[in-house]
Amino acid sequence: MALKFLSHFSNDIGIDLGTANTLVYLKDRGIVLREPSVVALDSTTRKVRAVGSDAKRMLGRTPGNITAIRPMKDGVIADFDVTEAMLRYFIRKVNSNSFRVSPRVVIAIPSGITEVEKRAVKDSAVHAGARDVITIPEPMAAAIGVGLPIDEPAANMIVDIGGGTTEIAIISLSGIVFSKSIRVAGDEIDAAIVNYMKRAYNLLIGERTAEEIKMRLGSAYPLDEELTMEVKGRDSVAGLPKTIHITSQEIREALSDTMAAIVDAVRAALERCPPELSADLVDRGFVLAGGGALIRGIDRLLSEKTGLPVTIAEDPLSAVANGTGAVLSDLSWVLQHS
Ligand SMILES: Nc1ncnc2c1ncn2[C@@H]1O[C@H](COP(=O)(O)OP(=O)(O)OP(=O)(O)O)[C@@H](O)[C@H]1O
Repeated sequence: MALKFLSHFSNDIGIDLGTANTLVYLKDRGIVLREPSVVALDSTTRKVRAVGSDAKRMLGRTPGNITAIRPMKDGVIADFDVTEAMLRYFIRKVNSNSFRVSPRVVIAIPSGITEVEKRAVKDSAVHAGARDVITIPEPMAAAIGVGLPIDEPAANMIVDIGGGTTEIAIISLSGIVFSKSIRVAGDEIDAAIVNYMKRAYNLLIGERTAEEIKMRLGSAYPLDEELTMEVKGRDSVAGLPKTIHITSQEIREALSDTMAAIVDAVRAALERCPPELSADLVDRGFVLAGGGALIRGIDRLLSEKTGLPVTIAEDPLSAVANGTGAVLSDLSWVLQHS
């Protein structure tokens, strides 16, 4: 009876602690929070001034007394204290009803992080009010979230192109057979756009503008109808505000090195795949998840370079969070791996 009572009021939480975005999944309700992993701090007192979207709006626009930072940049925890403050803020935001029991939390973390960092994430969640904390590698959560039959004795391959890292994993019988993580993903693409603008037009732009260009024009493969866009920034020579027009062709050219790095990593993973599983992939192909899967034509490029069928997840930005939600509902994956 007591157990039934507890499960009825269960407020278990799944968290995709991403370098670009944090998503929170509430058991029985689905994704209830989706915010950028950004924190604005008072530069002198280090007090948190804003978290999430409010803080992201401040990136590159802060006066001297405020710093907006991304505590998880590059797929590792660059700042433990700030990551903890951010996690606490998000957990409290979705778990505001103080009459509820402390939540059990499943957190998806980049597969490249160290044991020490993993411990730090767990501790942060406990400090933030969690009862039990279970961590799960991001690509495993993504594979579960997109509905791959990971428990079958067959190859399930996922390529998750996030903000800080691209994670590639081949999974069979609910275990990771091979995984590879490279620090080339959305942030590197944004940086390539910033560099291109400077080189080609002497135009200085911030990372938010670069991200907007990527979303509106970014492509990995020639488009049926090429696109154009107006971009504003500061002329690096004259020092004054300036407006230019750019095309999707030139942005594709600017992104070619980063795309090549992602293609190389996927090919390297395929070369390490055991032969029986390679044979499975010929028909099953692989699934793209993460925000980077939304770059136009990236599926076509990867399919052409690997000779395999490539599918884009239905909702690539939610794949990892949905995976944590599935783990919350069926803890058998955890039992097998704890
Ligand atoms: N429509 C789009 N086109 C291209 N890129 C996009 C689009 N939407 C989002 N992105 C990019 O996807 C990235 C964020 O993806 P996602 O939320 O999956 O990453 P994350 O999980 O936070 O990062 P990581 O997996 O490295 O921890 C950002 O770089 C963002 O700019």
